[in-house]
Amino acid sequence: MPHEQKTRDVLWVRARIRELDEQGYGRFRLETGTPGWEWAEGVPPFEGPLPIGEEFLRQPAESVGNRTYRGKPRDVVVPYVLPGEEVLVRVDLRPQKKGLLRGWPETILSPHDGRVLPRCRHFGACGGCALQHAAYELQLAYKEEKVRRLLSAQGMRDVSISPIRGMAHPWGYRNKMEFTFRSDGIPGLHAKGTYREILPLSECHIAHPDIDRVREIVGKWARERGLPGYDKDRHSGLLRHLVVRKAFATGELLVALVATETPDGYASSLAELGAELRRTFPGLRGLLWAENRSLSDAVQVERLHVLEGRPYIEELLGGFRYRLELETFFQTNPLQAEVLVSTALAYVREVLDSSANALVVDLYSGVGTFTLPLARVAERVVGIEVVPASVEAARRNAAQNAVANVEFRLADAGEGLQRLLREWGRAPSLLLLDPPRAGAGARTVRTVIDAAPEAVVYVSCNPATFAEDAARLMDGGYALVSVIPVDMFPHTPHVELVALFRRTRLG
Ligand SMILES: C[S@@+](CC[C@H](N)C(=O)[O-])C[C@H]1O[C@@H](n2cnc3c(N)ncnc32)[C@H](O)[C@@H]1O
Repeated sequence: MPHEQKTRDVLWVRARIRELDEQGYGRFRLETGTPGWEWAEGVPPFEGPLPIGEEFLRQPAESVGNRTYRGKPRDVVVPYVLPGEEVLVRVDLRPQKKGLLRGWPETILSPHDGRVLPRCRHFGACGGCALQHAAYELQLAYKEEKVRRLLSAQGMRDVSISPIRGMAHPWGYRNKMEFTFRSDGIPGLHAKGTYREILPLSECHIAHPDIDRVREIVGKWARERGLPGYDKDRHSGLLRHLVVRKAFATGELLVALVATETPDGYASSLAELGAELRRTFPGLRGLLWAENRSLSDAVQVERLHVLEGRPYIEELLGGFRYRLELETFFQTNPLQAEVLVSTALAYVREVLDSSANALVVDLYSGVGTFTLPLARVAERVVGIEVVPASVEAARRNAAQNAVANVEFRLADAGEGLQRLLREWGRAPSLLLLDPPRAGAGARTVRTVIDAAPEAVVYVSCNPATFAEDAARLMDGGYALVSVIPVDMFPHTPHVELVALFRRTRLG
């Protein structure tokens, strides 16, 4: 957003926030004829780092000149506000996507009772959290309401939605972080709304404290030795990413530097880093160096060097042991992953208790987070997953945990399921699916309906696409019995859920 925004593009209005949308932004309707104010000159930058804390609550509005909004009625999207709050909003009158306007909260005139001071000093500037200004109970209520609203929008108004399962201590919950080095060697996170700017961090409260401490130690080490961070415009510099994984149950820690060269020229510096990390973290199991010369911004490994220890850590989840390498997918909030798995398993038990010889399918099985626990309650389980590395990890996890009655197939969910049904010649007793954010989609849901399992347990990380798939399942003869939202990502607008469907007729 340019600093020299024209005065006529900006209007200050008093607004009452109607609701929080799916991204956690406040919304209000700017009606034609709304009175407002404009700036005399020099409109300040539209989105700087947010002045947080009391300053944010009290900052006086310095505006002059009355002006009325003459445009057509539009929804204005405003970050860091809460429903019901009266807010002095600076509105950018240039329409954005979907005809929405963007607003910035200058002063909160009547704070919500649930407004709290954000814990993190980077809140507002960092792209990681969006809801730290709301008390945790309020965040949970918002997420529960979001699930209710999205289901209602698909015509499901009478669904039984249980209270959301939140965290007792909603901080330090992430077991993996990928920091990006700035060209001055400081590891940080992407600034809000941009992939170009990296915010130098001095704290992160959603990462496990050990991970945050590693960030500090590695940042200091890189700066003291003058090791340059990667500059993506020039495609020069050494250090690209710092990836840290922490196993909560075993305490093990894996640290990886992603860089543009081999580690050969940095042996003594790296030995010092290794020694310091070992001194600080008894759980350190591996220090890795990953070469990545590609132009892509993502963490990629062209060649992996194990500088110290081994290239993986082990974690326990649902009573099973998992091996996590640098790139292995794993649930990022391990405490709530336990809740997610046990919630799904409780549904599965409700259905399978009465059936002998249960055949179960786990669609989108990943590394087997649900497949292995399912094997405890079913005769036979087949996981279907499209990413080869995840299938490989899942097979190894099954072997390591001596789970013999599971099989993992590398296939697209819908195609793999069709093939399985042709082989089995009978309907599975139950099908569990945990698709990515895009949902399963019409074709795969049709295959699920044709497979005619007695029940479907749907684990979703996106209630909007879940609601669409749920409507399809209901059209196909399934009843949505109940939904349990689970908070996997406190302080963000994301919400997951587990739902149980039962077949009432053949679709
Ligand atoms: C939300 S994750 C579920 C992971 C799994 N439940 C676990 O915890 O390990 C979705 C998974 O679906 C996989 N996936 C994405 N598209 C797929 C497709 N078309 N067919 C099969 N698997 C797919 C992804 O690779 C990912 O592992």
